[in-house]
Amino acid sequence: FCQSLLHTVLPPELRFASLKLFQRLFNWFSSYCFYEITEIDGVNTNELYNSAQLYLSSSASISGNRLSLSRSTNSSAVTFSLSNNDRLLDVFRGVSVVWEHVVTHRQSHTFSWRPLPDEKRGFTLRIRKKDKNLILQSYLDHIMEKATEIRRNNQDRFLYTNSRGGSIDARGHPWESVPFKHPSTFETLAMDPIKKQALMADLRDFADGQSFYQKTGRAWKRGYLLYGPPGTGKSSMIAAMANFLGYDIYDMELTEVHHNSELRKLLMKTSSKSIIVIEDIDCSINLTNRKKNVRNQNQQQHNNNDNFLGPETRHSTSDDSNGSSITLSGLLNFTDGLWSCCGSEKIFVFTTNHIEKLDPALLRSGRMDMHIFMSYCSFPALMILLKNYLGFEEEDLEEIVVKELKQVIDEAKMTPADISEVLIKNRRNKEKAVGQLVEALKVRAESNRAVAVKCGDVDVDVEEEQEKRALESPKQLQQTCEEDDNEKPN
Ligand SMILES: Nc1ncnc2c1ncn2[C@@H]1O[C@H](COP(=O)(O)OP(=O)(O)OP(=O)(O)O)[C@@H](O)[C@H]1O
Ligand SMILES: [Mg+2]
Repeated sequence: FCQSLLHTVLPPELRFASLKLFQRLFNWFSSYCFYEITEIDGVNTNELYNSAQLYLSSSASISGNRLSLSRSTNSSAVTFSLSNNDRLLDVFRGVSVVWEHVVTHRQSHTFSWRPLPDEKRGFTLRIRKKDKNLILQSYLDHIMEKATEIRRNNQDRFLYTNSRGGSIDARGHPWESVPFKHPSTFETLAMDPIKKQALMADLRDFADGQSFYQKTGRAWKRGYLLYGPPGTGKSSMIAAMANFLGYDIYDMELTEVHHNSELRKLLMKTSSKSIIVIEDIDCSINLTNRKKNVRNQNQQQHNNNDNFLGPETRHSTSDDSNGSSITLSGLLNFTDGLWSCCGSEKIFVFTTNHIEKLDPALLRSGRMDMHIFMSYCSFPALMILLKNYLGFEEEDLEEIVVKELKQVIDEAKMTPADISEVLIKNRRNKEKAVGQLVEALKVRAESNRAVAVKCGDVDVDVEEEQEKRALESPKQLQQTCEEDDNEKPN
């Protein structure tokens, strides 16, 4: 009403000044304070907006009459939120406050260096002036705390991918996400129980290690390299890690990233408590400048290897220095440079089928904290699979069967994926499943023996390399654990 009155009575020059004056007078006499919490604060997303939204959507604090309900594709939970331009009342320490969700259309001629959403969203928090000093700070702290708690309790974690390359969406996110629902856990993961326990302890120490990392001046992050033949459970292990720690997963597709700067941007937009994964690291980047360097300086050592990541690429090349392509140095900066610690509590996981193809720079100690060899199925791992798929413990099997399994399992070199296949196929008849498995293992062992005899040592090179590392691996695991034990505060 005042606005239209001013419009008719005053000339345009005076209108703006009068409106401002009127607002000041209104604020002066009003007994309320108003706080605007906008969704986007300058160029960054406003963490307080997200937390307020989460807080207001928790069913405990819901008391409004009009709420919007949503359930995103694949999600198991219904989310409540305040409808646009609607209000709700909240009470904190006996003080009433009012929240309003304000949504306005952005004017199209607003200048911005990046695309902005069509709508401008924000919350307005109204508190009585007399209550302001009493609760404002503690109320905001309470909201942030509650939001963190809701996030932690919420079992819906996310799997992020950078399939859009380096481009960002209207809200400034370069990652696309889907709810993460992989059922793999450490219980279902078939691997050597000692290695498994060591890894779980390592993860637990990491997650509880805030003060340790703070005290020692280290960035709160950890790197794992998983290697081994296809189907031995590398991806399943990443899922198990995420489920164990309750972290989100960022699955980094390196072929979609064209510049080192894009890599940095992606890292900047990952949240803490997350696992950043680069699968098949040996073949996910084609480094043209790398080849050149390898040829020039490292030919004798590593010829015939197109995807080799040469150590000399750590030195800047012309491509590297202007950031026109992804380089090994970019990747290493990404994992352990200054940028790797933006946010905290991050785990980096690289996987590969061919560890021998990786650059020594990537394998050097301190870069990837733990190297984990995922091997062909061993007897203890087989027992886990039999328990998962058929519900059988070792004592449920006949003695002769156990003996046969023990005899052939190592020689058969079957992956957990192959064995799962046999068990799934016959899972309706458990005895038959075990019988078929023994048969399959025997056949595979036999054919392996025949191939070894026929080819001599020719095609065992790769396996020899893997086995050599398999022997080294437990040692590495143990070493890392011992180091950690030494480092750990009492
Ligand atoms: N160690 C394991 N424990 C339980 N299941 C396994 C294990 N390894 C493989 N599997 C089964 O085999 C399937 C394939 O395994 P997974 O994708 O984890 O292998 P991978 O090592 O990542 O293979 P690749 O190198 O081809 O990516 C999984 O769906 C899982 O069911
Ligand atoms: Mg995999």
